[in-house]
Amino acid sequence: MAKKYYELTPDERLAFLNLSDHVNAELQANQSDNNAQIIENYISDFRVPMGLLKDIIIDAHSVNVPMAIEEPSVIAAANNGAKLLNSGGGVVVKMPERTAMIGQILFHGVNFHTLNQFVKTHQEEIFDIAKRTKPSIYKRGGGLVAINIRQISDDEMSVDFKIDTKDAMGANIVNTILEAEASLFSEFDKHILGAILTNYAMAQLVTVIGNVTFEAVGGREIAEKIVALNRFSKNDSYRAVTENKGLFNGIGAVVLATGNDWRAVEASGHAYASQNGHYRSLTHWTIIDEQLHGELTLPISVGTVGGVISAMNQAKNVLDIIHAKSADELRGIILAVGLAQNLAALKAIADGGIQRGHMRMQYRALAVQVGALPQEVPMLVSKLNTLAQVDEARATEILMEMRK
Ligand SMILES: CC(C)(COP(=O)([O-])OP(=O)([O-])OC[C@H]1O[C@@H](n2cnc3c(N)ncnc32)[C@H](O)[C@@H]1OP(=O)([O-])[O-])[C@@H](O)C(=O)NCCC(=O)NCCSC(=O)C[C@@](C)(O)CC(=O)[O-]
Ligand SMILES: NC(=O)C1=CN([C@@H]2O[C@H](COP(=O)(O)OP(=O)(O)OC[C@H]3O[C@@H](n4cnc5c(N)ncnc54)[C@H](O)[C@@H]3O)[C@@H](O)[C@H]2O)C=CC1
Repeated sequence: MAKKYYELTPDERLAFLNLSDHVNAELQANQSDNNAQIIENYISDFRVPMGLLKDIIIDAHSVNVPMAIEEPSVIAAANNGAKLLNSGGGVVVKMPERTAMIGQILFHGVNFHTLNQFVKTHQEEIFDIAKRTKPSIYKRGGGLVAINIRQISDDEMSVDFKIDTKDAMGANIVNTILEAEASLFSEFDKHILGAILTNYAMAQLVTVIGNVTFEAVGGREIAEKIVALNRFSKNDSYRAVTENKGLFNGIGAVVLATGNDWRAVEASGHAYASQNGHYRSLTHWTIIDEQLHGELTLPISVGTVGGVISAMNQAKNVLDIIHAKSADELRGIILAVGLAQNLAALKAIADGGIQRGHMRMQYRALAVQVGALPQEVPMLVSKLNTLAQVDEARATEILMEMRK
């Protein structure tokens, strides 16, 4: 019997696609035996460039942070923002004493008081089941911390389990515990819709704070414009989405480089941005004591172990560079990069426009796109920098002139 597609080797899967020899060879050159084990129907690795945010001061320590991202100018901007924040003493991190993931057992067609009573009278069993299901997390000082019932509508309830997953992101840990807990609620069987973690990481709300002198951003006028731009994003969702996209340029790049689940981080962040029923920017910039003062609070669940982190050397190498000793430390670092990223973008917009800095960096990618060889890129970029209008056709034209 013919093998199913997922039973084939990566090379056999590629053969199905009838690719040109050149494309086939490139995909094969980017294969990794390790990564072939991690996802399904694996054909090749998709490489994303990784660069470094060199030195951001976080809680009085200088940290180097690798960032994996395809977009030019993001890493330059992160370095720029970090330099500005460092000039004010760096970023300070604040977080709850004990961070935790939340898991839900979802009920419908049930009375709040009946369910509440059940949970109250079964506390001991509930904690016992968690302990028996995941002893490894208890060994590390984690485990079930609290249970809470939320009434969602007249007949919809969520029993929320707050679980400390220590240095793991914890999705699997939480789901395993929840599914075991669900069996205790067997008398409500026909009312249970499912048992699953929530990615809304409200028990992992982390805040970062930084101050920047007026001088560092180019004067009081620019600082005031940064504050006004940020206030605009509190009132206008169109602008808020763009500002948050810029924030996630930094956050997403570190989350990806550390092998963490960026969909979880983004979903949680965007939900928090609309917690008052109106989507707004996540950072908050004000002027305090004659300085620009920035704050960012975000519910963020990431890990330094577990998931695929421990199975992917790329991620382990990045965590080695960052030197994060715990998932909590990593949370602070990721948010600090976000704050720096946001500051650089707002400063660029307030001070002459985003295109000046962004396009200078984008020209390198444009040069590659029009076929420039690595040794031709610097000259082509410097020629493009002198032009008022640049597009693909103009870049190609100049490259051809250079080659004459
Ligand atoms: C692009 C810059 C940094 C130029 O910045 P600049 O001030 O024109 O140039 P500079 O040469 O004076 O550089 C200032 C600092 O930037 C860093 N820097 C400068 N060049 C490099 C480089 N090659 N590699 C690494 N780091 C670099 C570096 O820290 C440097 O300090 P130095 O070390 O020289 O003392 C600035 O204009 C900037 O920060 N722009 C923001 C760019 C940005 O946010 N890009 C993301 C794409 S746009 C977007 O997606 C989101 C957005 C913007 O729409 C969000 C929003 O609307 O809020
Ligand atoms: N909705 C979502 O976000 C979902 C995400 N996932 C995926 O789940 C994965 C993450 O699940 P996890 O439970 O984190 O991974 P996991 O299943 O690998 O669990 C973590 C493991 O690490 C061990 N460990 C070693 N040292 C530890 C320490 N210091 N602290 C804590 N644990 C330690 C634990 O005992 C545990 O066995 C990610 O790949 C994520 O993408 C899975 C389901 C749903």
